[in-house]
Parts: sequence; C-alpha cells; structure tokens
Amino acid sequence: MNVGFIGTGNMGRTLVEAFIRSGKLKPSDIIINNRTRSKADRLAETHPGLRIADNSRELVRETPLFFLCIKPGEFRPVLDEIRETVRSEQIAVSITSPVMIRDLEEWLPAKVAKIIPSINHAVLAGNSLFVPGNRLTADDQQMLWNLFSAISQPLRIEEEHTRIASDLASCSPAFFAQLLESLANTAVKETGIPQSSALSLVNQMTQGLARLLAEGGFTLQSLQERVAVPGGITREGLDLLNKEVSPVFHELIQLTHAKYDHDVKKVKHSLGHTAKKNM
Ligand SMILES: NC(=O)C1=CN([C@@H]2O[C@H](COP(=O)(O)OP(=O)(O)OC[C@H]3O[C@@H](n4cnc5c(N)ncnc54)[C@H](OP(=O)(O)O)[C@@H]3O)[C@@H](O)[C@H]2O)C=CC1
Ligand SMILES: O=C(O)[C@@H]1CCC=N1
Repeated sequence: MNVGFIGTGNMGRTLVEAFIRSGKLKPSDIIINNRTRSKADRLAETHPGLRIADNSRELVRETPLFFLCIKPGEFRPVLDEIRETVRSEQIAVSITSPVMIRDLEEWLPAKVAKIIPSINHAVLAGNSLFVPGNRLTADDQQMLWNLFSAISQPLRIEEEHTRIASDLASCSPAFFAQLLESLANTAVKETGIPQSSALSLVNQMTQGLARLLAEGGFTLQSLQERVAVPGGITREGLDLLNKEVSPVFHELIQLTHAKYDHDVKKVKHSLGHTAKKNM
C-alpha cells in the first residue's frame, strides 16, 4: 500500500525512517512531499526507492493513506491545496494535537484520525496516541493500529486527553533530557567534576534506568524503594524532590495547556467558517 507523508521535518522524517527500519514499509511504499524540496531530496537519497511528489495534491492522488506532518499554523494552505483532490475512501492522519478531528472532517471528505507520535519511535519504542475519527471503519482502525504497532505501542485515548497524553509521551523526552543535562551541569558547577564525566554518568544511568523499567521488572515506585535504603543518602534527595518538583510539574502542565488552548483557537480561526462556505 502506498503511504504518503506531507511534511518531512523532524517528525515526518522520524516516522518515515521508523516505518522503514521496522520493515513495515519499504521505501517504494512511501511518497513524500515537503515545502522545502531539498529536505525531501535528502530523505529520498538516504532511502533509494522512496518517491517525492511535486506537490501535496499529487501525493494525495496516489495514496489511500496520508499523514499530515505539519505544524498547526501550516494546515490551512495544505488543506486549501488538497481538499478538491481528497476522496471519501482515503484516510488522512494528523499528528498534531491542536487540530481537532471534527475540523479536519469539515475540510476533507476523507476518514480522519489523529495519531500523536513521539521521538521514541526512532528506536521503535514509546506510545503513539491513537484518536480515531467517526468515519473510520473497524478495519481502518485495525490497519492503523497494526501499522503503528510496528514502531510503537499504540494507546487509544480520548481527544480531550490529547494534550496531557502528548505532554507525557511526546514532550517528556525533551523535558527529561533537559532535567538530566541540568543535573550533570549543576554537578560540574558544584563540585568541579569534568563535564564529560558528569554527562557520561547521567547518560549511562539513564540507559540503565530505561532497561530496568523495560526488562528488569521494576516499576517507578519499586525502583525508588530498592535504591533508597532506610536512613540513607538517596532518601534525603527524594524527600527534597518530593517537596520541590511537584509544583514545577504543576506549572509545566498549566503552561502546556495554555499554549495548547492558544493554538487550538488560532487553528480554529485559520480554518474558520470558510471551510463550510466553500464546500
Ligand atoms: N517533534 C516531535 O517530537 C513531535 C512533533 N509532533 C507534531 O508534529 C508536527 C510537526 O512537527 P515537527 O516535525 O517537529 O515540525 P517541523 O517544522 O520540523 O516539520 C514540519 C514540516 O512540514 C513542512 N511543511 C510546512 N508546510 C508545508 C506544505 N504546505 N507542504 C509540504 N510541507 C510543508 C515543513 O517544510 P519546510 O522544510 O519548508 O519548513 C517542515 O519540514 C507538529 O504539529 C508537532 O506538534 C507530534 C509529536 C512529537
Ligand atoms: O513541541 C511541540 O509542539 C510538539 C508536541 C509534542 C512534541 N513536540
């Protein structure tokens, strides 16, 4: 089956490469289009057989399933371009949280889903967040589920939980990378340990932590219990984190949701009522 990707930026490229790496799609199954052609050219050079469409309309003509791997503010021009070409039997998948399924369904006659991926799919790990629209049949849902099972663990969520689930699954790799980098850099400032040693210690620790959770039979809770011996040093640190970190995460969630609400409004405004008027 031909699969199309409109937008081969960070996440479009990650998805294309993850599907190829998993063996689920061959390069010759994939058609891409990107606003800046050179980015698509580079991806096609790395994966011989992968085809580039001259524009989104051409891509949509050739693919029963296509992904919109573009940012919220980039939807309007793409939808304007493809709406006349899209057919009702096609499946359009948005990977962008602030674009509502019902708005896409107003713009396109296609069957619509929202699937929020994560950078973790680059190593065929992490949850993809699956929000099917009403027009998808049970077979369509199963096909998408199977496709994403090759590169991730799909998780069905309600659209109203898209933001918080994305924070936890998709934004958190960056949040935790920054926290760990900050831990290493603070250690350098406080103690004079060489930065390369501090970064290596934190990096190796994180890889071990991931494996303990994935293969070692630990939960987040049981891991803390095993490390923090009663009356020991780790307990001191955990008690501090317990007190100080929760308000930071509280504020972080408030911030991501405020930005999300802002983006939802901006997208709604850009998609506006023109959709219905022009149909
Ligand atoms: N990065 C991540 O970890 C995750 C991202 N997402 C979501 O994915 C979406 C894309 O993010 P990301 O890939 O990081 O962003 P990028 O800016 O890296 O990628 C967007 C791509 O879309 C292309 N594009 C824009 N307009 C058009 C158009 N009209 N026709 C064809 N291509 C177009 C851009 O082309 P050009 O080269 O010209 O800029 C760019 O390459 C966002 O909404 C984000 O929320 C979701 C989960 C995780
Ligand atoms: O930063 C962003 O907007 C996107 C959403 C999820 C991950 N990255």
